[in-house]
Amino acid sequence: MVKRQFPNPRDVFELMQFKRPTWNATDRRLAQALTIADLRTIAKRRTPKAAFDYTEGAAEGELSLARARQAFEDVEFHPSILRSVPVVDTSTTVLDGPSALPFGIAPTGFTRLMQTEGEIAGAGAAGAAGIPFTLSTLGTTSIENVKAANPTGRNWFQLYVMRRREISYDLVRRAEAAGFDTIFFTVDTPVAGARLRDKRNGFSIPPQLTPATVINAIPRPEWWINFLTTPKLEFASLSSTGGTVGELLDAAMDPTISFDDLDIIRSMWNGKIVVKGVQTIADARALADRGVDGIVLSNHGGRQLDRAPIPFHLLPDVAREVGRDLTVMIDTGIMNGADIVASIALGADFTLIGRAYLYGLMAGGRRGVDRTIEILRGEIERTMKLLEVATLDELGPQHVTQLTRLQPIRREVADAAERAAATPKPRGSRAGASSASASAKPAAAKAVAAAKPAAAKPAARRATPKA
Ligand SMILES: Cc1cc2nc3c(=O)[nH]c(=O)nc-3n(C[C@H](O)[C@H](O)[C@H](O)COP(=O)(O)O)c2cc1C
Repeated sequence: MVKRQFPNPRDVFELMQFKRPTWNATDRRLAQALTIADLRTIAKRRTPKAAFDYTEGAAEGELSLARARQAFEDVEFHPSILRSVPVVDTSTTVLDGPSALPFGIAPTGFTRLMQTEGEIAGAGAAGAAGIPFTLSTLGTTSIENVKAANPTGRNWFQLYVMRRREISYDLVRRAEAAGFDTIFFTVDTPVAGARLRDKRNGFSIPPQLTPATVINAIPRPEWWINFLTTPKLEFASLSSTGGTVGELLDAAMDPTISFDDLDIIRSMWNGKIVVKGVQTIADARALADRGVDGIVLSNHGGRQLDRAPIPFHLLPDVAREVGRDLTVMIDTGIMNGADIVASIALGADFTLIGRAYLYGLMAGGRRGVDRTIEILRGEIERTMKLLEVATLDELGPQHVTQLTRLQPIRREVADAAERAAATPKPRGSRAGASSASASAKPAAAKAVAAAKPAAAKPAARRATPKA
């Protein structure tokens, strides 16, 4: 029998500690977002479909992006215990400059489409948080205005080398004059990927009003008011004459760009140069041998070649191969601070966020980007504390296993090849081979060939310890 009593008014009063209400609707919305996925939900509600899909979408079947995210989800962490870690230090040095966190904002084109504050919000938030901001060649804010929005922080410039080379060279000169310290030379865009969502939505630049867009606009008045009452939405460095971003890219990009173009840009630029969009170990090696300062393992957020290599899977091998020679960065699929911690543990020096930043921007402009950074910072700090590491340098491959759901199936093939090799061949098989065993031979040979890189894998998981 439970003993009951009259409620004590003082106890009841103590329970009624209501929080002071947040009157600003944007702040209230953002405070409720606990993850980047929550910011995405808000962003989707507030942004017209064509703009949201342009941001969120990837190429073709969007497999590259889905796989990249899956690879981050397939991380198993191995925490240490009893290490006494009351505080963690998330700061790092990247390309000879400071960053308060191990990530920066990736270059994104047409950013004011997502929310009218665009790059000004991104650069301002990055500056306030002490992390670098990267402006795209296809940005909607000029190099000089980004500098004004982030006057004391680090600004990086992403370069597309276009058919009309002089346009690109002029941008390099302006970035240098404005004090940007690094150029990101993007190399995964010889032509545009097939962004099918844009085609299906009839999305064009500048955006056109159709009956469907008008209907879609009704529940999203703020976006439209912003769009119609702020300076015209256009590329800051390029002129466009209608069509999708893909069509514009195809018109502007030059599929014949080569290592020679890289050398020309290097000869014009006194700052650091990073090649963005590296997707093989061989290319990483070639770039290290050429003396570039850094690379970004990236498949452009899945927006170019679909079924491209998963950057997070490439990371340990690339870090081992070139980690001592240049700065290794990674992007594509980062949605959580734990993804960033795992990347650093497996040998990345730095990471970039694309959509995570844009979801924040769409959810609440500048304050939304601040919230993105705050969420990721909290996740990084918490993950480090739970792993019991006090600094990023202490993170290492011992903290992470990449689970194998999305690994190449090479290992099984290799096992089959080893078994086949271990089985004694029947006497006289060469002369009297049946058609079945004859056809098995090339298969076994292929399997052995495939087994070679796989055999190096376990060692490859151990990323290069940073000097
Ligand atoms: C809307 C959008 C526009 C982008 N525009 C560019 C660009 O102009 N230049 C570039 O090098 N990368 C561009 N990217 C790729 C990003 O720099 C980055 O590689 C990618 O977003 C990382 O993947 P994540 O979005 O999953 O973080 C763009 C990405 C998005 C989502």
